[in-house]
Amino acid sequence: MDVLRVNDLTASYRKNKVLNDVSFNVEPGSLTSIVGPNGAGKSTLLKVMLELHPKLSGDVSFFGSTFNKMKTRVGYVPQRGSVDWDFPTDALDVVLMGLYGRVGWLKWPKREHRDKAMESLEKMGMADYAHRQISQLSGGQQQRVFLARALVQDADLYFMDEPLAGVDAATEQAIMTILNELKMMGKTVMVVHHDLQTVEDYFDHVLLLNRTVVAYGTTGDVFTKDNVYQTYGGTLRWMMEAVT
Ligand SMILES: Nc1ncnc2c1ncn2[C@@H]1O[C@H](COP(=O)(O)OP(=O)(O)OP(=O)(O)O)[C@@H](O)[C@H]1O
Repeated sequence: MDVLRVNDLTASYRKNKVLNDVSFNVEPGSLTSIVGPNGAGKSTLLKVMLELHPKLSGDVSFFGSTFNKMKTRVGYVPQRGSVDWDFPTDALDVVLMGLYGRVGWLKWPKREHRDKAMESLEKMGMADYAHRQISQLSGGQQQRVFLARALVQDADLYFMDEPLAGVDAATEQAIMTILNELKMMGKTVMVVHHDLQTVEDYFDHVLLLNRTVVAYGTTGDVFTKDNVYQTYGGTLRWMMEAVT
């Protein structure tokens, strides 16, 4: 069963081509890290797949169909920095937003929805902060709330943009526990990730991206020194040689 198939995807910001003939076919039930240097197009790839930014050409199919038809089965955790945290709302409401696909936008959430949202906050160790304004949460706590929202959404395919960036070791472990639980439930998860040191420990698949796909496959097969050098170009080789 196809979960996500990307074919010759090309996208740009004005004349600046950012994604060039990107193709890959995600393994169902995999936990994939999307890895590449700053400006490689990782966030753009997520946005184009989710139709938040237009493509120039190519195809993306979700569960053998279009994004529009399958969007309730797709969850997205955006980059923390891209969100307006001053928006006056509390943690519980942010989690409830994850249910709107099911609840329907104009319907008031029912008790069972609130219970589900609370359960999810509890799982992320955030139940005590349910009624705290999101602007008054630390970065790591905001990230936990985002994960709680992804959990209630009960999607089959998740995209997460740097959920581990800038969080402490405890939050990192809490997030990895959830990602592994999602995987054990048979969900497919793709995570933009910057820490090359943890790729092998945390992820079973890796997509090496630098404007185009350098390699996609199991971490064991694909996360090789040569492929990583090729993805990061001379900079990484120079840095690694400088420190060793
Ligand atoms: N809204 C935008 N308008 C114009 N150019 C953009 C926009 N967003 C991104 N870009 C450019 O597109 C390229 C890819 O950016 P993108 O954010 O997708 O990279 P990334 O791999 O996620 O980078 P990072 O690791 O730094 O988050 C960069 O050169 C960036 O400057």
